[in-house]
Formats: sequence, C-alpha cells, structure tokens
Amino acid sequence: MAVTHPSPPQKPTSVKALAESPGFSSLPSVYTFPKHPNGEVFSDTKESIPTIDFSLLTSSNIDERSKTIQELGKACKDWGFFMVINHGVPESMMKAIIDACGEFFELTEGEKGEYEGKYVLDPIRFGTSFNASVDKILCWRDYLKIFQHPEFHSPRRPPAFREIAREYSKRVRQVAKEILRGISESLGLEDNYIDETLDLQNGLQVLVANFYPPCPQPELAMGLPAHSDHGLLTLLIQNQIGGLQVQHNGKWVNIDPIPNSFLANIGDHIEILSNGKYNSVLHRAVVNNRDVRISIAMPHGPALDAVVGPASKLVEDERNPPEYRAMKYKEYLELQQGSMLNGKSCLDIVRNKVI
Ligand SMILES: O=C(O)CCC(=O)C(=O)O
Ligand SMILES: [Fe+2]
Repeated sequence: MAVTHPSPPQKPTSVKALAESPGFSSLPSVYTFPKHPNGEVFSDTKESIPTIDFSLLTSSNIDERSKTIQELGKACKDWGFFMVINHGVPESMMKAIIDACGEFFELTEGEKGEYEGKYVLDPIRFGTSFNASVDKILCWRDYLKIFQHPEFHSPRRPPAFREIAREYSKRVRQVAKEILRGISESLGLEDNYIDETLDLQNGLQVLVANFYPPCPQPELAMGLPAHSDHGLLTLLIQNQIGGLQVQHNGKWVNIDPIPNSFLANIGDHIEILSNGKYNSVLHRAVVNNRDVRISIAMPHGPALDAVVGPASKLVEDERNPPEYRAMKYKEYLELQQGSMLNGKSCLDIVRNKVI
C-alpha cells in the first residue's frame, strides 16, 4: 500500500517543536533580531522597581491605605511597573497555574493546533511568535491566550486546566480591581471611577501564557520585543527563570523574579485615561540557552465595548487639553494585536497631534 508523507510545514508550528527537532543547533535567520539586547544601553545602577504591599492598600487603617495609594501613584508615575506582595493569592495556586500551562505546551503539536486561532478576538488562541502571519522576524516564543472574563474559556486539555484557571483568574481579578481602585484615587478621581466608567463588571481579562524554550543562540533571538500592554493593568507571574526587562529612564533594567509576588504594569489604557499622567512602559522578554521559561501575564482591560478617552476631570482646563482621542477598546485591541509588535506605536493612533 502506498504511504503518503505529508509535506513538511513551511513554518514550524511552535518554537518548542523547532528547539526539540533532532540536531537543531543554530538559529534560523528568520529568528535573528537586528538589535542585540546586550548592544543597547543598560542601567548601571542597581535600581529596583517599587514594591506595593497589597495588604496595606486594602487596609481598614485610613492612614496606611492613603500612604500606600501615594506610593502606588508614585510607582505608576516613575516606573509604570511594580511588585505586588501580600496579595493573598496562595502560592500553591500560582504554582498550579504555571504547571497547568506547562502541561498544555507539552501536548502534541496536533492537540495544541486545535486552538490555532485566526482572529485576534478568538477566545482561545495557541500560536507562536507575536503575530506569525505578519511578523517579519519571528519571536522565540509560543503562547496560549485565553479569555477569562467576562466569559470564561478553557482548553479541554490538560483536564485540570479549567478549574485551576477559573479559580486563579477570579483571585487575580480581585487583586487587579483593588489596584485599579487605588490608581483611580491616586489620580484624584473617585475610587470607583475606572470601574464604573470602563464597565469593569464586563471587563476583559486574558490569560496569556508565554513559553520560551532554551534557545541555541539567545543573544541573537528575542522572546518578545519591546512593547507596552494594551489594557489597564497586567499582573504577571513566572517560573523563577528571569528574562523580563523593563525600560526605565531610557535604559533597560533586568527584573529578577521574586517568589510569591505579582509583577504589575500599567497599560496603554491607563495612559489614555490619565491623559498621559501615567505612561505605559516598554518591556520585553529575552531568552536563554539553559532553561524553559514560562510566564503568565494577565492583562485586565475595559469592557470590549467601552469607549475610552481621558477622564473628564483631568482635562478640565485649557492647560490640560486632551492628549488622546476616545476609541472603543475593542478597536484598539484589534489594531494592536493584529499588527507587528512595534514599541508603543499603537498609541500614536489615538494621540492628538500637537499643532
Ligand atoms: O514573559 C514576560 O516576562 C513578558 C510577557 C509580556 O510582556 C506579555 O505577555 O505581554
Ligand atoms: Fe507585555
């Protein structure tokens, strides 16, 4: 009987499959980024990102809470990134979701391929690079993106994924909601301003699992190139393998993983809402040649139908004209996720031109 062999795929379906292919030892040119991260400017001082104690943010002691809100405002202004400690999400739950995502990436290429999404708003999407259909240079990264809210979705495998993700997302959403309440207050707005104006009851929450296998030439590749996040607030955990770099005062800073904490960063929609008082921050993920790195980023955004512009209270007088025009979050998301990742360029679409 004649055996037909399927022709080999043009592009590998995942960097994991590529990295594990027999004899694989040098990086294909399509993964070579022109800018070598070590060739760029790194911060020489041992700067460390701010830490926010979540238990103080939610404290019934008014002084403690208002001091923490001030610290939060300063962290958003100076860094756009901060660590969150004492958040109450059990460490075992954080480990369980990282393990469950790791198990998902261990499924066969065929099983994962079932979730190969075409449209950026598909509720479950497995893929490689950032947007492999338009990326000219591919990122050394596989991903799984799952919408968790307002509607919960989960892949069928691994079997435990659904319950772990449901519980984890719910807990993280509560943490995000409290931080956004604090950010609202720190901007001089009502504490429920963001919640109500952007309809967070129906807010978008996505679980973005990033898988970076060991790379034979890590200095040539990039896990995720410099970008800002589209939403309001992202909360990230990782498997204790470093790789995240954040831009601070024009220089790159390596962020070391700290166990049992969230790494939080504000996204483009806080920049828009705050009329540029707080800026979303460039960050990127570099890769290494030893260990698999897994990170789970959870962006929290407005409701997809919410139209977001600067808060009216922050653009009241002519000294503070609106720097951004209002746009539906869904439209912004389609634009950002459907293009090549290019720094903060998506914000230019809504930025009012200085005349
Ligand atoms: O892997 C990381 O540390 C960064 C991930 C990230 O920036 C993202 O998913 O938006
Ligand atoms: Fe990001």
